Amino acid sequence: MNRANWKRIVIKVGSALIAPNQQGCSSHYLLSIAQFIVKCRAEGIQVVLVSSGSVAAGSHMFPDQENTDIAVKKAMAAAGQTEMISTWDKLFDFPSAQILLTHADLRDRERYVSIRETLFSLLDNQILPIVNENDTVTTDKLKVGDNDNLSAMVAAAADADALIICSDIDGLYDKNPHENDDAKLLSWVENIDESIYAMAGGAVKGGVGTGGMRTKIEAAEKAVSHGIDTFIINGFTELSFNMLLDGKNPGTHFQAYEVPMKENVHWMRHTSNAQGEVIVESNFEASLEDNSEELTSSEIIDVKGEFSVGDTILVRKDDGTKLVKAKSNYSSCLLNFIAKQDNEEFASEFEEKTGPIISNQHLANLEKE
Ligand SMILES: Nc1ncnc2c1ncn2[C@@H]1O[C@H](COP(=O)(O)OP(=O)(O)O)[C@@H](O)[C@H]1O
Ligand SMILES: N[C@@H](CCC(=O)OP(=O)(O)O)C(=O)O
Repeated sequence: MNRANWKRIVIKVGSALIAPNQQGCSSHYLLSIAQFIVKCRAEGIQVVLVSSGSVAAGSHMFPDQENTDIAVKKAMAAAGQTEMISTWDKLFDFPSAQILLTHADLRDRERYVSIRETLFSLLDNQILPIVNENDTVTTDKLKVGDNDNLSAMVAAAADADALIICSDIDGLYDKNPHENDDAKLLSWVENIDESIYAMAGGAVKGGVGTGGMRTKIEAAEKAVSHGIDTFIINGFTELSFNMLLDGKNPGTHFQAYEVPMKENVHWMRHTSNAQGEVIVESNFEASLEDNSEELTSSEIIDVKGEFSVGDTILVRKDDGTKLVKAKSNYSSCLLNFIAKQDNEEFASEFEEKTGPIISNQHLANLEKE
């Protein structure tokens, strides 16, 4: 690992570190993480913290522990967030700022740019941003759902050099070590493929974590393609942080792409959600191969879902093959109208005047990664 290049890092802290007794908030394990943050900042490295634990922190305030209704969990998150933030804040002698996000914020390009600007402004003023998902307002459609993926999206938004995921285990093992005594720790992952995902199991049943190793690998995949070196480390032990400070890898290191994706293409591929689909003839695939990436209405077979100008759409073939995610310059309504025109001359004149259906500056080729 090349720690000398770190200018900005994101540290993600899992619930088990905040609530080692499954509920409430303890500074016991947070102390060595806070010291690590202080030492990084003293070296001029900017730090963003993504902290889980609001649900676990708030759960003791709800005596009916049997009721784990989603509304009760949201209330636990709202109540626990204050306690969690104040526990962190007490560990630092510099100011911190709370940022609560949902996927709906991150997948909206304008809000995403605003999040980036806020992060940069806080960091430029030596304030520590502490990010969590805004669990109170999320629904299935709006949420990221786990803070591993959230931390990768934040690391991309912050243009971080490294993402450090602090968990309750030493890193990624070749199988779940809680179920297999012979599981072996992987210290280095160069390529994230299906064989890596196959190693991952879920979170401990009845524990406070969400997602287990699978969401950490998803996070690593998002981060490394943005050029962000990603580490899963054991946050229970101070040794992990001392090793990182010494430039050593204490857990699993996922190697960053040497040539990262362009920022807007990465956002399109890994953060934005397709609001609708456009089903196209196979010949559009050929234009992807020769990099012209021009989509004309005569190639459109069907338009699915409702989307507005500027929304992200998925372009796929009739057989289901996903080709590109792209920003649509047409609403679904207009695209439906133009694609159903029998008069091809009218359609092509219309497109000529109105401009291309998708912008190739805002396009992520799903085949070519
Ligand atoms: N292949 C694996 N290697 C390591 N841990 C694994 C693996 N598969 C499943 N796990 C589980 O993932 C857990 C960590 O994820 P999680 O409980 O979500 O923690 P966190 O709160 O840190 O996000 C581990 O404690 C372990 O039980
Ligand atoms: N937003 C939730 C955290 C969800 C989550 O991903 O938890 P974890 O797997 O412990 O990182 C909370 O604050 O409790």
